[in-house]
Amino acid sequence: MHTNNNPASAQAHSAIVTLQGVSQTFPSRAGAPAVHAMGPITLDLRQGEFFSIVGPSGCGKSTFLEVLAGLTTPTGGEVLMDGKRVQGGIPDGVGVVFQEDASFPWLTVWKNITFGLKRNGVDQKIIKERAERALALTGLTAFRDSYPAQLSGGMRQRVCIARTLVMEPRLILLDEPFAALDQQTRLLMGDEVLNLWRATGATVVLITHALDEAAMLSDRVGVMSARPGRFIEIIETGWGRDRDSRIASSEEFGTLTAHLWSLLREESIRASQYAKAG
Ligand SMILES: Nc1ncnc2c1ncn2[C@@H]1O[C@H](COP(=O)(O)OP(=O)(O)OP(=O)(O)O)[C@@H](O)[C@H]1O
Repeated sequence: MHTNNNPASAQAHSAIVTLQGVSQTFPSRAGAPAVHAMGPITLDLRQGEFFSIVGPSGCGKSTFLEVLAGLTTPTGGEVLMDGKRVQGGIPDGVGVVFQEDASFPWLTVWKNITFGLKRNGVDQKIIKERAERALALTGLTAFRDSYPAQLSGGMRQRVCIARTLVMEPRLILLDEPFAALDQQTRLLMGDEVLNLWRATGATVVLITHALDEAAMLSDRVGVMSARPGRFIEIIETGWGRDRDSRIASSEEFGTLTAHLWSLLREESIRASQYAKAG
């Protein structure tokens, strides 16, 4: 475990995304004061890394992801992907999976997965190849003709992941995708996400409330402060690429999760004091 309080010092690695002084303030509404939700944040996301974000409730994690995805234009600073400014919508090469099950209930698994490619006019042969691969990677091959209502919550989340994978993103943004799942399913899904990460070579950014999930999955864990969210520490886990959920029984894992909790505990207390103060 290695901590780094200066995120900008990660320059030896090539960056897929660079955030320069990015912050977000939501304007006041109906007499309420403006909300400084996040930042300023300066950070390089490295090509091919698995980066998780933990932080107290309401600290600006989802806002961070929305800004990264180009869904919200930051009120300060800028986000660059491959050196180009991200704004006005999800850039090519970026896939987003949200917490809610966003599968289309009226479409089969196959049609859910191929929907985006068809809409983009991708060649039938390529659609078939990519969808078959995404089905295999997410373990859904036998369920291609099922409707979401016939699947468990974990499988429906896999449909959403498969739907993102067929677009062949280089950057995958996951906003608490396993929050609604039970603990065992979450651990298994964690292993699956690691497999996907290895198989695709994509850069993954994951928001999670579960410290064990962040500790197990990540190359780096960014710990956010109470609102306005900034990274108070970025921790290199030092796990190899071949890691899986069995790492959770190691001593280093215990040390890492304890460290994460010691950082988060104080921030969570501060966040709950803000909440009480309104
Ligand atoms: N569109 C908006 N307008 C006004 N305030 C907003 C808006 N979106 C978010 N906020 C506020 O910004 C702050 C950060 O919200 P955000 O959802 O990013 O936090 P979070 O860390 O993802 O929260 P949680 O852990 O509870 O999911 C919160 O105080 C929230 O109420």
